[in-house]
Amino acid sequence: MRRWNGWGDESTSMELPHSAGQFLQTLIGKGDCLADASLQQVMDKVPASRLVEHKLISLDKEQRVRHARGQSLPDWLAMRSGDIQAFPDGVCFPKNRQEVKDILAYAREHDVELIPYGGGTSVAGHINPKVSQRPVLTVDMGHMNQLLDLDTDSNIATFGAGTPGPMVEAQLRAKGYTLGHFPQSFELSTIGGWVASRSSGQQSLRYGRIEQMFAGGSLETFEGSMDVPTFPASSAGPDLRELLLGSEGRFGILTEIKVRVSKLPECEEFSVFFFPDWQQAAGFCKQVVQNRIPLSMLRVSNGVETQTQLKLAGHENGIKWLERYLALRGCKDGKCMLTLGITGSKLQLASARKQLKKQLSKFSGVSTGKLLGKKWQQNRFRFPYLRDALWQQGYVVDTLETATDWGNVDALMIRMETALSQALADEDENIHVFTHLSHVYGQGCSLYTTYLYRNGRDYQQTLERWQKLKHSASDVIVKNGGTISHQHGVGKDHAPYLAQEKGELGMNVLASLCEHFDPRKQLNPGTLLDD
Ligand SMILES: Cc1cc2nc3c(=O)[nH]c(=O)nc-3n(C[C@H](O)[C@H](O)[C@H](O)COP(=O)(O)OP(=O)(O)OC[C@H]3O[C@@H](n4cnc5c(N)ncnc54)[C@H](O)[C@@H]3O)c2cc1C
Repeated sequence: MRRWNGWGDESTSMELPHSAGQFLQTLIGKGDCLADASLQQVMDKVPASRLVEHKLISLDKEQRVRHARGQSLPDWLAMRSGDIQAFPDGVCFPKNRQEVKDILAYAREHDVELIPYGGGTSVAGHINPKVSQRPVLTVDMGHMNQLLDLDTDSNIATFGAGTPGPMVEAQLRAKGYTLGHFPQSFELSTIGGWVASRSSGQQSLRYGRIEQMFAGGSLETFEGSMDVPTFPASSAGPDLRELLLGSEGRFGILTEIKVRVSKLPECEEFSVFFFPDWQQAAGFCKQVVQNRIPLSMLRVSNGVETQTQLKLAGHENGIKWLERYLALRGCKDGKCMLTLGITGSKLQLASARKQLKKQLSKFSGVSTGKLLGKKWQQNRFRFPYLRDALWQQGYVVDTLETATDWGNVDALMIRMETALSQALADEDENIHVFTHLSHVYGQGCSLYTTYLYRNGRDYQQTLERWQKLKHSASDVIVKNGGTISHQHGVGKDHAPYLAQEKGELGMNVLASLCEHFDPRKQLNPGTLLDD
């Protein structure tokens, strides 16, 4: 069963190794865990629904609690404290396109706000109802979860928009295909959510971001249905796929998604390398991607993230031996860890390895064999479970991400980390901050920064700390050549920063698109645009 107030399935959890707990205590002090509200306590706070009854709508209180918040840090604090400001008045689970149309007609007739909901894994407040005069209905797409068609001539698969990651891959793999989209939220996020929030998966280097995979699909709107056909390419004016990508539920409800899929690769391997410092590791990445060496994933942790990852690995003795070996090979304090994936035929793997070897020696990279890569592969979707383990020790963890050109990567990373490190200086609180670079492009890459801090004395203070941290880093991002989001989308949390990136005319274009599809502002108000 899915956790109602945290990440993932109740049967899965992760422990914080003793050494990692001690490490954090030294850096930011001892944490104190805050008490959690129970599901029953929160259900008792759910007000009576304002919705007119409809056969597709559930008014069940537990469903309304479970759909009230996503997975951002403020969402986490709201669920843990039980202080959830607004609940949807009901939840519906349409099973087909006609039922989605019925819901839109109902919403228009009764002046209801709709929140399209995929897996609810948003980390930017996308699916949270706002306090509103009008009733709010969450439209959970989870029952539209089937592979509807697989065109093996053109390698196009059609899915119901609510299909979650594991069902996308299982249904394709049964036929010898893969989509290759693996965000860390893979376990719960859906194909419609990926399109609506412009997601990027761990192996984007081979398979592309969702925008490269998304070939077309269907959107139901208040103004009618929009079917975007699939073409291998087209010069017929602006591409309407771009309207759906990143639409964040503001224009309508995606019902069917057509994606470009690939035959399952013959082989795939992940390996871990170390470099003496950040300059060498990031330089290696840039070189490899600009030389188009066919890899499926590249991820480089900076010195602090590398040190933290090694602590989090547990196995103190094994890590000690590894560090001794690395020191002998020139990777001492400040060393950086790189995780790399190669996917393809045996021949492609052999060729990639050969090209890599040359670059590795140029940048003083040290191989550690296959074991660490295998471990990464086994745990690739488990790391989010650590948030709970940290919470139990009184620590809060959150992440921020952006993308920028290669010439700006180092400067932006330093500015973001500095802003975060100093954000709670007035409270004398230390922040543990680290970054990795991933999703590499010829032009630049994404920067993914994690920060840990101690709970405040209560939930309110913990939230206020987050607000200071989030604002200071977001401000630095938009003023220093970064995008407000490379992969998490805008939602409500990033909406105040969007104008800086899009400009006045750009914001007006977005507002008029919303107005066109949704003149009465009934679709996910407050998300994407701060209206
Ligand atoms: C632990 C964790 C790890 C993550 N890792 C990644 C990562 O590696 N890469 C990445 O890109 N993101 C990541 N995310 C963010 C999040 O998973 C993505 O934004 C994901 O694409 C959201 O999908 P979802 O189905 O959960 O959508 P939801 O969160 O339910 O919704 C997101 C937005 O899409 C809209 N939407 C959803 N379905 C539809 C539909 N059918 N029609 C119209 N609008 C719709 C919603 O209205 C909302 O605005 C992570 C999140 C968590 C919690």
